[in-house]
Amino acid sequence: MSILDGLNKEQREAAEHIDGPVLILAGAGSGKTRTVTYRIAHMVREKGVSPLNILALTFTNKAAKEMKERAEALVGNDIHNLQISTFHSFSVRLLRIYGEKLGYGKNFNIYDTDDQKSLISKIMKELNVQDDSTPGKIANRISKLKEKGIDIKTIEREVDLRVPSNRVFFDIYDKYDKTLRSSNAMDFSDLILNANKLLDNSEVLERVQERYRYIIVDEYQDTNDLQYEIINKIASKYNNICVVGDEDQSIYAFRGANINNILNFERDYKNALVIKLEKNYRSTERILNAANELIRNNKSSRGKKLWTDAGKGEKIQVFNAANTFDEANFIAEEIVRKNREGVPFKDMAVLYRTNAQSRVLEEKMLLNNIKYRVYGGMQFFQRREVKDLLAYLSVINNIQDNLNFVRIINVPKRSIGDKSVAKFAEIAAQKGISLFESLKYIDEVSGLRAAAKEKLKDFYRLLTDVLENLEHMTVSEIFQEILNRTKYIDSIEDNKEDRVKNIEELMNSIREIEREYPGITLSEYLEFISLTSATDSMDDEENFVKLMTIHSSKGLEFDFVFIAGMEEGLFPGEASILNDEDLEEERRLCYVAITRAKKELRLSHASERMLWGQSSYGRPASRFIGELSQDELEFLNKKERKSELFRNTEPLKSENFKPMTDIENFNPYKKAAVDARYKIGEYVNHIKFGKGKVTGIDNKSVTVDFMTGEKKIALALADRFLKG
Ligand SMILES: Nc1ncnc2c1ncn2[C@@H]1O[C@H](COP(=O)(O)OP(=O)(O)OP(=O)(O)O)[C@@H](O)[C@H]1O
Ligand SMILES: [Mg+2]
Repeated sequence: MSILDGLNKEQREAAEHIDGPVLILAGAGSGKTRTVTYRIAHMVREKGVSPLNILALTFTNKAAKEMKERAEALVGNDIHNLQISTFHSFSVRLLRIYGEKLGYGKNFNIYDTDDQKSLISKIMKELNVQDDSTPGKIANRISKLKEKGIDIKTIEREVDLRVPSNRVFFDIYDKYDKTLRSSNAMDFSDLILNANKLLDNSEVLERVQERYRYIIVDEYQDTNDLQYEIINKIASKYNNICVVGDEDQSIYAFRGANINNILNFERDYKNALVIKLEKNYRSTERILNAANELIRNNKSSRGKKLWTDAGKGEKIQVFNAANTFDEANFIAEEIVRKNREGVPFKDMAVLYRTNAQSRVLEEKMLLNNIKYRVYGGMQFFQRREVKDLLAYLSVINNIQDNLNFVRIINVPKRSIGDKSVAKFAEIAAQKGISLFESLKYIDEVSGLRAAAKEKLKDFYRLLTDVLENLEHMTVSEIFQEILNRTKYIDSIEDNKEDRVKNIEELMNSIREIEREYPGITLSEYLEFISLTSATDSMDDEENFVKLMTIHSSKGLEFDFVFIAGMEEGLFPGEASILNDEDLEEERRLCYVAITRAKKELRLSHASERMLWGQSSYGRPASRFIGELSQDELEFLNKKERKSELFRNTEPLKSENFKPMTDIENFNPYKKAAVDARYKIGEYVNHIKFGKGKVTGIDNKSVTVDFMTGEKKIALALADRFLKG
C-alpha cells in the first residue's frame, strides 16, 4: 500500500518523479491539485524528505490551506514546517527574515488597496493635482508598473517629464514610494518585488535554495514575471521543480500573468518530464463537453481531450430572465427547490463576472430565507470601523506608519484638523521622526485648543502605554484596551447597530485566530489578516450557498453551479469585445466557471440590466452560450416556469417580457468600422509619452495605454506621433 494508490497511472508517474523538473499540463478537474498534494505526502512519508525542504506555492490562502490539510490527512499527522503558502505570504516570510538587507524594519506594515488609494488621494491633495484620474486608477497603474519591475528610475529615464501629465504621474509615484519607505510599509506589489530583489543577494539566495530544495507550484499559468523569477531563482540550484497548470485557465493577464511561463517550461528545463492528464474526475459528460466546445473557439487553446466516466448527466439549463430581479428570483427559487429535494446549501454556488452583481442576488436570498455567504466584494476588513481599529493596531506595531497614524489621530474626534496635522508633520520632518513621535512635542504646537491638547495627550499616553507593555499583552487585550480607552463605540454616530456588530465580529475573529495560533504576536496577526483574501474564510462545513466572482472560484468545485449575467457586454465584458486577446481571456474565464460544476449547471441572462445607473434593454445573450454545443442545453422560459412560491419584490411589467434570444441565430457582436492602421494590442511609440499599447480605436481617435496613463489621440495627429 502506498499513498500513491489514490492516483491513476499518469498522475502517479508525475507524483513519483521527485528529482528533476516536472510539468503537468492538463485541463480542469483532471486531478492536478490532487496529484501535487499526494506528491507532497508521498515525499514526506514514503521518501523521507524533510517537510522543511519543501515549498509549495499557490494563489489563494484557501487553496493553500486545503492542500495542507489534505497532505496532513494522507501523512497521518500534522506536518509542521511544511510550507504551503501563497506567493504573498511566502514573500512576507522571506522579508521578515531578510528585509533588513533592503532597509526595512522587521515589523513593516502591509498596505492593502484601500490604504494605497487613501495614501494616493492624500498625495494628490498635497501636490495640488488637478487631474481626472482617480486615486484608484493611479494605484492600479503603479501596481502594474511595479509588477513589471518598472520603478521610478526607469520612468525618469524613459519618459519625457517635461510633459505635464507625465510629470504629475511621476511625482505622485515618487512621493508614494518615498512615503511607503519612510513608513516602513509595503504594498502587495512591493512584497513580491522585494522578495525577488532579496534573491539577487547571493548569500540570501544560497540559504533559500538550501532550505527549499523541492518546489511545487499550482496554477502556474497565472504566475507573473516576478513570481516566475522568484520560483526559478530558487529552483536553479537543485532543479527539483514541479509545476502544474492549464493554459486554458489563465485568467489574470490583466494583472500581469504571463501564459508563456507555463508554455515555455520545457524550454526552461530541457530534461523536464511532461505529463498530460486526460481523465476528468469532476464533472458530468455534458458539462465537460460544453466546456471543451467553448474553449475550442480560442486560437490560443491547444485543444483538450478530456473524458469522463461520470455519465451524461443533466442538460445545462439556460434561463432568459426579463431583468435582474427576475434572474435573481429564478436562481433563488431553484436553490430552494434543490434544497427541498435534499441538496444542502453548501453544495451550491452562484458565480458572476463582477462583484456588483451580488447585491440583487443577495436581496433574493434574504427574501427566500436562503443561507448564503458572499466572498469578495466589500470585504469585512475594508469597513470603516474595522479599518479604524486596525489602524490603531498598525501604528502600535510600527510607529513609523504615518498613513495609519493620520487615519486615527482624529478618530474618535479630537478637534484635530488637517492644519494641526500639518504642524505635527513639520515637527516630524524637522526632527526626522515619525508623526507618532512628534506628539511628544505637543506643547510646541501653537493654535491647538486646550481641550484638543488634552485629548491628544490621552491618545499619546494610550499608545505609549500599550507599547511599553506590548510583550505582555495578547492581541485581543490590546484591542480591548484601545476600545475602552478611545471610547470608540460611544463615538459612532451613524449606522451604529451595524458598526458595533462589525466590531464585535472583529473581536471574535481575533479570538478565533488566537485560539488557532496561541501566542500570536501583533505583527503576525496583522500580517495574517492583511493577506486574507476573498475566499479565505470559506469553510466547507458551513451550510451556506456560496456567492463569488468567477476569479475567486478558481481551483474550487461545487455540485450545483449557477452562472449569472451571461450577456454580451457583461460577460464577455464591453471592453473586451473588440480585442481578440481580451476576448479570449473572457472565454477562458467562462471555461473556468463552467468547469467548477460537478453535477448540474444553470446559466442565466437578463434582457434588461442596470449598468452604471442606466437601464439597458434588449440585451443579447452572451456569445459564449451560443458557442456551447447546443445539444447539451435546455432552454427554459419565463412562461413555462411556475412561480407561485414566492412574491417578487419588484412587480414585473409586461413590456419587460422579451422573446427569448434566439441563440442559434445569434448575431455575434459586429465590430465597428475602425481605422486599419492601428491594431488593438499593438505597441506604438509616442514622442512625448513614450511606449504604449493600443487599447481602443474608433473612427476619430486611437486610445493608447502609456506608462504614465491612458491617452486618446486624434487619428489625424496619430500619424505624426506614433510609429509602430
Ligand atoms: N485519481 C483520482 N481518483 C479519484 N478522484 C480523483 C482522482 N483525481 C482527481 N480526483 C478528484 O477530482 C476532482 C478534481 O481534482 P483536482 O481539483 O485536483 O483537479 P484540478 O486539475 O486541479 O482542477 P482545476 O484545473 O479546476 O484546478 C477532485 O474532487 C479530486 O479529488
Ligand atoms: Mg487545481
